[in-house]
Amino acid sequence: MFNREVPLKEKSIVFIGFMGVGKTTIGKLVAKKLYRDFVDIDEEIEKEYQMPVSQIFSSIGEKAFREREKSMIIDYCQQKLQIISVGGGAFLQEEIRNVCLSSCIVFFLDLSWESWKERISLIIDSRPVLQDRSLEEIEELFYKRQEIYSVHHSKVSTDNQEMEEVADYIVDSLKLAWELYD
Ligand SMILES: Nc1ncnc2c1ncn2[C@@H]1O[C@H](COP(=O)(O)OP(=O)(O)OP(=O)(O)O)[C@@H](O)[C@H]1O
Ligand SMILES: O=C(O)C1=C[C@@H](O)[C@@H](O)[C@H](O)C1
Ligand SMILES: [Mg+2]
Repeated sequence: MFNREVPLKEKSIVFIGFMGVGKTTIGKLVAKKLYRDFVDIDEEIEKEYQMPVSQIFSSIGEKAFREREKSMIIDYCQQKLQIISVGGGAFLQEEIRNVCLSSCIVFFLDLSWESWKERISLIIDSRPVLQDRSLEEIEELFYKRQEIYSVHHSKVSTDNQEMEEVADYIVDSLKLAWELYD
């Protein structure tokens, strides 16, 4: 599954996980610590359409958003040295899973439901997938989505961890892997 034609050190890094686990915030920190470019796919699509994701969903629809999400991720995964945070639903698409897993290093940011629940107020208004769902329905979605995140190269548990701590752990584990395998 791992394409070894590109040295590990040059491979782009992809962050996956449920909405609100910290892909954007931690991805930015890791990029800063490694002096690399950072790209957040949701933010790039928002820039392109000049509107927030929730408005993209209501105006052009989720299907069109998913198509753009796929083409953009494929483009970025073909580049080296990128730090890429994808949207929480990106791994629903098999083609995205395949391209990320074959050409990049995929980190799954894991957070328990109990911890996630405490963060809901920070994200509920800006995530269209969470709108009009009861807490029970969101919990069901949370557990259902764990299956798509189960394919990854490395899992990082973020429960009770400060963002800086998580980012430092990721950078240390990457440096170790580069030393061991390149
Ligand atoms: N380790 C952490 N501890 C406390 N708060 C955190 C942590 N990581 C992220 N947060 C906070 O949780 C919120 C959601 O984080 P973020 O936007 O990075 O999630 P995301 O995974 O990118 O979500 P989405 O998939 O919806 O884009 C932010 O307000 C962020 O500051
Ligand atoms: O989990 C999801 O389906 C989504 C997560 C966000 O990052 C955005 O990509 C969008 O709100 C959809
Ligand atoms: Mg994000």
